[in-house]
Amino acid sequence: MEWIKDGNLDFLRKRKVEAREDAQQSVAEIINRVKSGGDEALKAFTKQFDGIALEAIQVTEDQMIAAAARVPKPVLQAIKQAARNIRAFHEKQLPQSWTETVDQGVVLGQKVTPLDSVGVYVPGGTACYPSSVLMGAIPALVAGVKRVVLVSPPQKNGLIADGVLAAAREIGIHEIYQVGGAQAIAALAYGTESIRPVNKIVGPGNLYVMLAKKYVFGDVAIDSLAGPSEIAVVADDSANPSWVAADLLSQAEHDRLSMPVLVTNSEAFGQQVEQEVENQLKELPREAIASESVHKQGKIILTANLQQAADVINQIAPEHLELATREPKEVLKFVRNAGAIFLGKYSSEPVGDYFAGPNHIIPTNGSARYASPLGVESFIKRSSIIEYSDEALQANGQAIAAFARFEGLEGHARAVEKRMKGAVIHE
Ligand SMILES: NC(=O)c1ccc[n+]([C@@H]2O[C@H](COP(=O)([O-])OP(=O)(O)OC[C@H]3O[C@@H](n4cnc5c(N)ncnc54)[C@H](O)[C@@H]3O)[C@@H](O)[C@H]2O)c1
Ligand SMILES: N[C@H](CO)Cc1c[nH]c[nH+]1
Ligand SMILES: [Zn+2]
Repeated sequence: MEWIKDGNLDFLRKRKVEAREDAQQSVAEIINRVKSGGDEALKAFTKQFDGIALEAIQVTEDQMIAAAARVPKPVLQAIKQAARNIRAFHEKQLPQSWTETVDQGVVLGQKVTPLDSVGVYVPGGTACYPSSVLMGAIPALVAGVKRVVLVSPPQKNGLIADGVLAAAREIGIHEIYQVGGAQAIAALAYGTESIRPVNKIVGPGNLYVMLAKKYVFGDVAIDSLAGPSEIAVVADDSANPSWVAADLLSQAEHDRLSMPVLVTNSEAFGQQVEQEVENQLKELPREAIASESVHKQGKIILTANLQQAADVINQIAPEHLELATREPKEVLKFVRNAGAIFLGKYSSEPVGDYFAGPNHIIPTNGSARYASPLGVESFIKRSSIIEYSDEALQANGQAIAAFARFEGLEGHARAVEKRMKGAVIHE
């Protein structure tokens, strides 16, 4: 891991997605080819990137039932429990429609409506993510979205991973297409012969998926830029170096582009963690991926104190932040930019990835400065309600007309004045 002792955070500029020009170019080409070539292009890219010659793009009900039957019982139980926790957490987020009489004859409010259709991307390039099925689709279902579509790349056996199909079945999702990468995002945005377009695309993925979502944004809505996973741990010398190293590796193993960062006020502690990371790396089945992440993106940032550590965190705006210090809540007071914050030494990051209830689809690449984890609000829109009585219009019409005329919009002024009784004042 690279040590930073002088507070220089230049590495943050280099990791920006804009710096990945080659990937941006191939994503643009893929999207445009799917736009013009439809299903044939989808099949060609699935052959090229996933090595699978697809016969059918949509997964059948029989395939789902067979897949669920192959998933071990304890895993199905874990999926069910996680689904309950995730639903319970997200039900608390559901915004309500409301109207209120705010003045005599003036009723204002907002009407909350779920989106008509959404596409959930479930990653599946180098690992399988049943947990992302739950995290992507449950908030949409809680919001009341009628059409929830899933896309995910096929695995080596030619079908989407069993666990992904089992999780989908568990929560009642039945429209599933076995395509991944930028080509799947293009299909959801623009449609093909097999896939009808959706209003919004959500879900995490690798660099190609993230760039594809960015590319189609505007033609379709997206949630956030939830790309290669990141973790930052703020720890003092009260933390357990072996546990901290394991948590850093938990995110490093997602992707070669994942970023594990330790921010500490103790150089000796940092050295212990660094050593532990190297030791534990050798034991990881996904060593090759994790090792590239650790050695290319991994950082140990030394700060004078924990308040300064929080300042560093606010600049990184990590997807996940663990506060493994004596008084985590004291550090929390200074944290403003982080997607999900784990407090105390037992709140290991994977608790949130799978189980606790809050969403694991979280902005990365610094976008936690302005974006939030996926939630029920990601799947609803608000319409404003305005109702003026005759009396309210008579009382306020003159002010509205004066405002409109000041903007040079005579038509607006007249629309209001037509309804007004008595003298109309033109200036
Ligand atoms: N931020 C979050 O909330 C969050 C949550 C879960 C997972 N993740 C991230 O999701 C990602 C999963 O990645 P993955 O690769 O396993 O699965 P993935 O499904 O995201 O990507 C696989 C697809 O990438 C495309 N691809 C691969 N190489 C390509 C190339 N050279 N050119 C064009 N397209 C190419 C292929 O179409 C392939 O099907 C990881 O980065 C992980 O960290 C993020
Ligand atoms: N850590 C990922 C989000 O960056 C989510 C995940 C799913 N499965 C395991 N981890
Ligand atoms: Zn994870």
